[in-house]
Amino acid sequence: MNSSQDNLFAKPYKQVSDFQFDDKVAGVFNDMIRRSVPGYGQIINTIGDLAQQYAAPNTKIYDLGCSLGAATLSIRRRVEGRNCQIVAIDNSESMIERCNENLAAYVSETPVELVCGDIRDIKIENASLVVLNFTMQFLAPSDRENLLKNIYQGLVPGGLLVLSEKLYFKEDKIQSTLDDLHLDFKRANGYSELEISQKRSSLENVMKPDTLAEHEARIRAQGFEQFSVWFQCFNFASMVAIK
Ligand SMILES: Nc1ncnc2c1ncn2[C@@H]1O[C@H](C[S@+](CC[C@H]([NH3+])C(=O)[O-])CC(=O)[O-])[C@@H](O)[C@H]1O
Ligand SMILES: O=C(O)C(=O)Cc1ccccc1
Repeated sequence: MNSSQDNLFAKPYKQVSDFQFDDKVAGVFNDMIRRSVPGYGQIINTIGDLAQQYAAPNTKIYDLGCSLGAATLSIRRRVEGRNCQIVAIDNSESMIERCNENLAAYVSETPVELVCGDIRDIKIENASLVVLNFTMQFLAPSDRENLLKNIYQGLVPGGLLVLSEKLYFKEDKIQSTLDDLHLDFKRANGYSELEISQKRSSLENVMKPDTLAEHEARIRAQGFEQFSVWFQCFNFASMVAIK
């Protein structure tokens, strides 16, 4: 997978523009997400383990907001021989182009339908697994419930949703403590104070994290039978919900 070093926010900008998944970001994304999201590698591997457990024969698996295809690749290796189809969707053309190259680098009998489109517009059907790995946080808060409704109605009984998100905490000391731990994680991964603060401004209007309680309530309200956090490091978590 392409791995140029992320130095997009290294030089000072007079005005930092809103974060976009454009060609520049796509070109460094693998490095950016690994140095920015604690536990990302483990989450990707575990999505493969969950696919092995949940991918049912003759069903579809959706990777919504697939970026460079890391989750799709992890899933595809673990579901061979089940006549599953993976649908991987992203609305960034640059991501989709690179994702296509990444998928083509490995042989597989499991077809991947790669779609350049908006995850709010597609119909989910006959799904045994739906993955939203750090994607829902980029939707307008008002669009999140509809997306979950669409996912719930498209899952087969017993199907699994994996939802990974950056979290916000209502309790101010918890919020600042976990946020500080995340900043230390970024520093330890070589990001400067300038890179950290400029990226933060760039994300401010674009990424709106919910609290864990908001996620759980919204998921349960759709009818999901069971819900749990299976991973958390600082203010990043991954949840599972079973229909
Ligand atoms: N409405 C939308 N429709 C389609 N795609 C969208 C939309 N909004 C944002 N995206 C896409 O969602 C992805 C979010 S990154 C996912 C990482 C990946 N899941 C991974 O496991 O590596 C997470 C992050 O950058 O923190 C980007 O590629 C956007 O183009
Ligand atoms: O970098 C951050 O501060 C984040 O919150 C995570 C992230 C990772 C990659 C793209 C956008 C946000």
